[in-house]
Amino acid sequence: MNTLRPVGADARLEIEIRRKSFEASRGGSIDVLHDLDFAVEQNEFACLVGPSGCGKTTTLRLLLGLDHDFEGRIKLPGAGEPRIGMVFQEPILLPWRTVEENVRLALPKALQGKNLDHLFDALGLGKLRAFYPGELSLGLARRAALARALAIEPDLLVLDEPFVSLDEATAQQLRHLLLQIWSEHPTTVLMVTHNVQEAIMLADRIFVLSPRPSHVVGSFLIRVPRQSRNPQVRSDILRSFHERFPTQL
Ligand SMILES: Nc1ncnc2c1ncn2[C@@H]1O[C@H](COP(=O)(O)OP(=O)(O)OP(=O)(O)O)[C@@H](O)[C@H]1O
Repeated sequence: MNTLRPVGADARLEIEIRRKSFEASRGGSIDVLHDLDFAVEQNEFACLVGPSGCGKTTTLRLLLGLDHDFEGRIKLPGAGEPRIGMVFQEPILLPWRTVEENVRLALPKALQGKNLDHLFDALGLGKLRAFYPGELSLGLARRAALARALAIEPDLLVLDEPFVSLDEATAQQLRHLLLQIWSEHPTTVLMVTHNVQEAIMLADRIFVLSPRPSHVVGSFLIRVPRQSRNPQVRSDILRSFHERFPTQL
């Protein structure tokens, strides 16, 4: 039995997964998540890190309602029908629609006709609104996917490795763009990443997961304001992260 229910507008995201398993191809079942509990405060930027295959994407799929087969409870932020923006590793844009059409198709009724100039400009997509996804590099397609996720003014932004397999300069540029837009319009963010340095640049809090069956080993709060996280400060934070979680990743 599971429940997936939205609560009041100022609520936080609460994940309490008692058990999630998959049927193994050779019979029996594989326990992936076991007593996985954490909460993300309203407008907090949280990252989820953990060993490969521990169940990070599975956790996101459960909270997005893409998989209902689990024991536990997930409380989403936002009132009524919460708006959830999501960006996956694959940008998943409709190839026969322009960038702007892809973004507009995602808009809820209340935001139809919204002026998107500022968002497109902020993401460097101003001149590419009429382009088709096939005409974009991976970096630009990721920008379009971010635009689509942010345009809906989400109560919750869910990101699954959105900067993976980009060259470092492009990834860094996108991280800065995301932070800039998020600081103008803060929302609750849960992002999966393999990259602890990326998490240290972006997050208020990092949740560290154990190997399968996965639970939260600990949460790492970063109190230093983002604008003060220069390379030296980030490397100090990274050192204390590794001191606290020496074997997890
Ligand atoms: N539909 C499925 N059927 C069976 N097993 C699955 C299914 N989806 C995921 N798994 C298994 O569940 C485990 C967790 O997968 P998941 O993709 O959530 O891990 P992850 O932490 O996101 O991995 P990575 O860091 O490598 O992206 C893996 O062992 C995976 O093989």
